[in-house]
Amino acid sequence: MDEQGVKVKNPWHRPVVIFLAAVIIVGIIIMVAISVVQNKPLHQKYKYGIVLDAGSSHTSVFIYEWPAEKENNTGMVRQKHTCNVQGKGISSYSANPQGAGASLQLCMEEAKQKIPAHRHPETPVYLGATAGMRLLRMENEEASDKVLDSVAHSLKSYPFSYQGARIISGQEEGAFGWITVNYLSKNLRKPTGTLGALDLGGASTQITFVPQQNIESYDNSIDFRLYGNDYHLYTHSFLCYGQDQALKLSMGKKLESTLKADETDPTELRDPCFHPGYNFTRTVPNVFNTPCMKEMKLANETFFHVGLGNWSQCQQSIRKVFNTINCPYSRCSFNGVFQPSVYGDFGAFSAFFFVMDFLNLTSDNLATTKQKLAAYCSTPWKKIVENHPNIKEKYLSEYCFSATYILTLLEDGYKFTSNNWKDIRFIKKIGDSDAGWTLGYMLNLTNMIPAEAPDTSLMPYGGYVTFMFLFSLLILVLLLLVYFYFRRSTRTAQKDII
Ligand SMILES: Nc1ncnc2c1ncn2[C@@H]1O[C@H](COP(=O)(O)OP(=O)(O)O)[C@@H](O)[C@H]1O
Ligand SMILES: [Ca+2]
Repeated sequence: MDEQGVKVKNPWHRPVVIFLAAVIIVGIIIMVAISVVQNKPLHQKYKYGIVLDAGSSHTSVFIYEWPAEKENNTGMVRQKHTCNVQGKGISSYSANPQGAGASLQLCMEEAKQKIPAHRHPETPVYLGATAGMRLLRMENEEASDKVLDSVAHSLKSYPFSYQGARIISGQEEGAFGWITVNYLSKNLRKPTGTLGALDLGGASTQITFVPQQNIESYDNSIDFRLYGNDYHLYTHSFLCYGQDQALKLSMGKKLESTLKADETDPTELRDPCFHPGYNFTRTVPNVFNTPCMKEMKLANETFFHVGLGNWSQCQQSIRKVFNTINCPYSRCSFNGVFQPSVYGDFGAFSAFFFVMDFLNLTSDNLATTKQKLAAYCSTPWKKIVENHPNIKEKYLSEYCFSATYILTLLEDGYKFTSNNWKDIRFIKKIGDSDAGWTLGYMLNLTNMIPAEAPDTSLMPYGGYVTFMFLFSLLILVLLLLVYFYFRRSTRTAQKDII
């Protein structure tokens, strides 16, 4: 054989091999490019924010954290830690304002431990006071200013970035509660519906939702643009209609009517909202020490608060604190306040949750809820105490009243019915974070919810992983094909040589 006459075919010159090689190279370039875009922030660094919720009954400190590079992405902020300040709310320090600031010390020291020291100077700290301080400001503005000065002075002594201590308005409290629950439920960047917010405190209560009807009163309307979507919210805060103030309103009315019936000062207040066998000596000023009611002068300083345990009579007595006669609009909730029909699902948190959860009433229909509550209210006080030895007696004695108040507020006040009762979800947390106004307040003040939608990752994480896996598989298959093709070509060539 003439060796020179044999030509060994170079497999690299075949068009199919050139094509395969090109596909592999392009594939590798695409994979590298996607990895770079997807994993831009390789090291997760966290930032922190602190909000103090100075409520009428107590103060809580919330610490939030979020990945530094993703602060404008919805759902990235989570609650890292909470601390309950010992003692009562800051409005109870009106006679001793210094005590208000001092009461925050333990929780603020805890915040120093929980947040890495190098982040302290850039960590914002905000204090928002709610209805307890609104009432104190109505009663005695100088005292409320002193209490705020005292907490401000205390907060400035920590290494964080102090951003202010103020009384927030009822509209802010409602709107920020709505932002919190919708941020945590990840409703804000989707076209799906939003969740209404129901917050029950000790001194005020808020209702906030996106209505279907026109909002007839300017005071009840709030507009937001979040992540490129416009929201038109209805909100109202009822001062004096938190559960503690509502109890005072209701007892005040009962004292008044007993006085009218007897014409002598009542020595006994027979109360259907408390358990049979409950008997507690109370002072008259303790009922009327609130700007929510006109003071009633009684000669007797004390009276016996005696329980009857009758749910339907209790509801009758509670209805008297809602004025449903005058309504200057097409429709009202109560006290002449405009309210469109409730619409959509609602998250009911704070005392709505504490009370309904304690009584196991969070998942029944309205009729069953009423039956169960009637049975609970008629249970003798002695038995209630025996069954719950570890619950604070003040809370325990008031659950019958509070739950009856909640049902009356929701049904007679806000006009929920047995049909849409199931749309109310009694919630404490969503994920790791408490439902309440504090998270929404911080998101707003740190500009963490932009009006327009921010840039997103190229694709969601799940999609990214699947894409990378399938692409790698494809490249592997191509490589194998090339390999076998090579082997065959080389063998054929060798055979040709032989
Ligand atoms: N475990 C509990 N059981 C019942 N009620 C509770 C519990 N924990 C807190 N509360 C009540 O929740 C309410 C919280 O209100 P708060 O935020 O202090 O007032 P406001 O929001 O009106 O300023 C208070 O009435 C408090 O007594
Ligand atoms: Ca509150």
